[in-house]
Amino acid sequence: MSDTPTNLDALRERIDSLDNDILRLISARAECAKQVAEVKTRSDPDSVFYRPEREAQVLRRIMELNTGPLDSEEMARLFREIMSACLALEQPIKVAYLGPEGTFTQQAALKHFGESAVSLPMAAIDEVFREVEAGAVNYGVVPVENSTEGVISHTLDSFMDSSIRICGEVVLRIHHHLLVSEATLRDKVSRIYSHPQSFAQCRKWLDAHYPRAERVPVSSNAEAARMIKGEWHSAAIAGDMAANLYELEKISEKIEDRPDNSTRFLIIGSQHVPMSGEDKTSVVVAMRNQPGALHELLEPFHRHHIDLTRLETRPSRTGMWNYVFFIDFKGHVDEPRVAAVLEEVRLRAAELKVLGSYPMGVL
Ligand SMILES: O=C(O)C(=O)C[C@]1(C(=O)O)C=C[C@@H](O)C=C1
Repeated sequence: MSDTPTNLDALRERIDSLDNDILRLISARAECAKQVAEVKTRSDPDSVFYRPEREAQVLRRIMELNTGPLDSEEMARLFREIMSACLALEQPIKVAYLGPEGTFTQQAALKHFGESAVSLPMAAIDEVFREVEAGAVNYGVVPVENSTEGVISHTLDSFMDSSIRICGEVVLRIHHHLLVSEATLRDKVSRIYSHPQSFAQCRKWLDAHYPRAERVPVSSNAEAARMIKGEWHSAAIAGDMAANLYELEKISEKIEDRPDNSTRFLIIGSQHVPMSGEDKTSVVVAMRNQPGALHELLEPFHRHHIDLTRLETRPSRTGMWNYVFFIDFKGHVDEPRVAAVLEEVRLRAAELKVLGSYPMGVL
């Protein structure tokens, strides 16, 4: 087909007509969501509107049905936004995240809840926990582990003294860029700002390209991006959101040492999330300090063929030589075999706390 004006006009007419259909269908869907809200409120005035298990099922179904030409993740992202707008019609939700604005955690919050959620930056991980606990926001988003640098212990420790539950997870590919402002003299960069985790994730690249530049650790990548405004000899390592927010230019893109560098974030809240079909559970267990304790703890999981996805040890804050284990595994507490394992573990452990069962990250 040649790109003649007639063909272009005809195709655009077809696009207009398809857009009419899409518009009508999205509106009908939004009407439906409003009715869902009425049903929920009628059945329980304190009902929660956000349903992570249902959202995961909607997105998974779309990805399965999709036959292209858009790829399934792209299609799911579009539906993510439609659902986000539908939920905002039911009840606008507020989400606290580890700020400041422009951090990867904000990007994770947007990826999970879509653009219609109101997201509020907090200065520290404990503040995110506190805001959720106090009911000032509906949910919180905090980083929990990075594929290159490992666990974010502050987040794990925050669960120890909190009644907060995990309602979801989101995994984000982390791409770091070397950013400069309009004031920077590019061949005179002698100082680079970033978060310590980002320095660690780009160590080899920095050693090869800027071995002599001073590396200045700051509290977040977004803060690093803010710092270089007006400093002619400085650059920052940060992601796309910070680059856009502070209108910085990328002089080198994707400088992370490992191409699969990704961070897992948790969605924290107070609700029990029903099964979605593909779920994970997180627990924290304190074992008595005796030989073979770890084996005793893990043996029931092995016997019931439960797939562990993560095991993390943290010193307990109550005794000098006691440790607690954070365990993630596939399955949901409402499944009989998971309930059976947890019952066995409860008998063997000094303490067991279920942090939550939640849908495995879809996007
Ligand atoms: O199914 C529901 O419970 C809805 O509220 C509808 C809907 C959707 O748009 O599909 C919206 C928000 C919920 O988080 C889940 C799904």
